[in-house]
Amino acid sequence: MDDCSAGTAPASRAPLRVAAHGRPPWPLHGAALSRLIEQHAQQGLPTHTLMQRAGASVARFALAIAPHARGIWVACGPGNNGGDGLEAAMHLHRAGKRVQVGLLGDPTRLPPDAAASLRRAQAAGVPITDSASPPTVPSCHDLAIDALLGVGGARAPQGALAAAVMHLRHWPGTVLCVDLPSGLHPDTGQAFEESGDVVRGHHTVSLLTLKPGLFTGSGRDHAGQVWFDDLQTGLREPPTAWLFSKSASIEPGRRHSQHKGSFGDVLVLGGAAGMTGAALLAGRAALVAGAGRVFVHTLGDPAWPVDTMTPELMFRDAAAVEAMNWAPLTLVCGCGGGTVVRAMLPRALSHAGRLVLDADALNAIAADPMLQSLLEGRGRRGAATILTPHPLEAARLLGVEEAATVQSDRLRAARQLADRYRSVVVLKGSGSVVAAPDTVPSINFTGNAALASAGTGDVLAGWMAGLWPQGRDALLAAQLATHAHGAAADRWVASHGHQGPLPASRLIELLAGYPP
Ligand SMILES: NC(=O)C1=CN([C@@H]2O[C@H](COP(=O)(O)OP(=O)(O)OC[C@H]3O[C@@H](n4cnc5c(N)ncnc54)[C@H](OP(=O)(O)O)[C@@H]3O)[C@@H](O)[C@H]2O)[C@@H](O)CC1
Ligand SMILES: [K+]
Repeated sequence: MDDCSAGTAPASRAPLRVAAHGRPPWPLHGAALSRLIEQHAQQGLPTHTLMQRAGASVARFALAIAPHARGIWVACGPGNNGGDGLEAAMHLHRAGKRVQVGLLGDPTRLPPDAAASLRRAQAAGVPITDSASPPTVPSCHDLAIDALLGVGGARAPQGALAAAVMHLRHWPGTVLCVDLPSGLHPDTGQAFEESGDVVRGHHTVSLLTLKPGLFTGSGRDHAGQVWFDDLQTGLREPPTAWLFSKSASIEPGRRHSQHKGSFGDVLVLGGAAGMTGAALLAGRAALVAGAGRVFVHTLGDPAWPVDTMTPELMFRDAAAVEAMNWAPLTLVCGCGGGTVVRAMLPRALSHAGRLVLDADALNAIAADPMLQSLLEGRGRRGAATILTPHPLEAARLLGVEEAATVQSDRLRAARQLADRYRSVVVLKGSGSVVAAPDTVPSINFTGNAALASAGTGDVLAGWMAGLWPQGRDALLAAQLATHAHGAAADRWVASHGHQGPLPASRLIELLAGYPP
């Protein structure tokens, strides 16, 4: 009979669940900084302590998520990630589990910490093979631990490592990744090569530091729920990026004595012929975000007179818009503006107080060096701009051919855009990156595939423009808007139980209920 006991966990603090609400932003550290932190931590501790803590933490967590697991396969690689796996295997074996280790590395060439963990596991009697395949006994297929590669992953897994990754991808039970899903680049959240395989975990316990690649690119699809254990080091180093998390203290709230003039005027310029809805979505979102007044100028012919669904929106024709003073306004430019929106851009870039540029406006700027120099000059004059490109628009703005170039390192691309155009940048996609000049970027942690739906970008631009003049700077407005936009989609998925497309107008209704 298999042993079905829950076992006992070695003493250790439980990893923290990484969540998007209720605490200050989480610091994220790329591979180079993680190694530096590891070196500092090692200096203050007896030899092998850190890996012992890492392995104990993983084992304890494994017992918590799979208390009744009978068989556990631990796939260990040739470095210290494998050492963490060996250490965890020893604890799980001692807890009475049927553990099988597959060690895919030359045991004589393991780094010293991993070699020590191998000796400890062997001494405890853990069964260890060099097979890339899990045991054939089905009762051993409850839990798999991926300890193949961590921050030392340097290229796409091949040979035996690639075979083990495939077994983990087809694992019928729960998969727990140690530090990172093997095959995932810790800094970018992408596979090392386009065709490179990456483990898909249900959970990832990130050790010592949280890595940016867990939260952007394809990281979210591979890591599952992320947990963090600092291994009781409490070390602080300036981060590579922040994981934005919304704490209540950063929302100013409304004072009793404020009036609609306190909350700013927004002007939406968009909605070319056949695209009126995009401008309406942006205008409605700006209203729901709390803007004092929202004006809309649709660029189609004839101009839109009224939105009977949202009579609060004030429509202005070309002459009226021409006569307005744009300096105190927050302009949203793009939103279905087609090629006609280009004519609005020289004045918007020169005179708008606050400016959100989306979609067609970004494409027009990418194609026109004169508009680019106006945008750059705007930043140098201290006028605030938020750019909200998706990866292809970002590629065009950076003058590179393909969205894949942007996706290969989203943090770098967002920083480059922010520095070049002296603007706040929201690079949309899984794990939207929010960057500003000379500032550590942040990654947004809310949202899901339900947002891959027509018009949700217009809603984001409008919502951002509505939030911005209410006592927030451009960076905070961009961070809060991106967070709220994703959180609304998360509520939608939670209530529907699937990630079917979220209609943009429904998204506005969900945002109206924000904060949750
Ligand atoms: N030391 C400690 O106390 C602590 C360590 N910790 C843990 O250590 C992990 C980092 O360990 P690590 O630096 O040894 O890197 P790791 O990811 O195990 O792999 C490196 C090895 O893999 C190899 N390799 C790379 N790619 C490959 C490929 N595609 N296919 C085949 N081989 C490939 C690479 O070979 P090379 O590139 O040198 O030829 C090298 O041999 C970290 O993520 C965390 O889990 C933490 O728990 C804190 C305590
Ligand atoms: K791993």
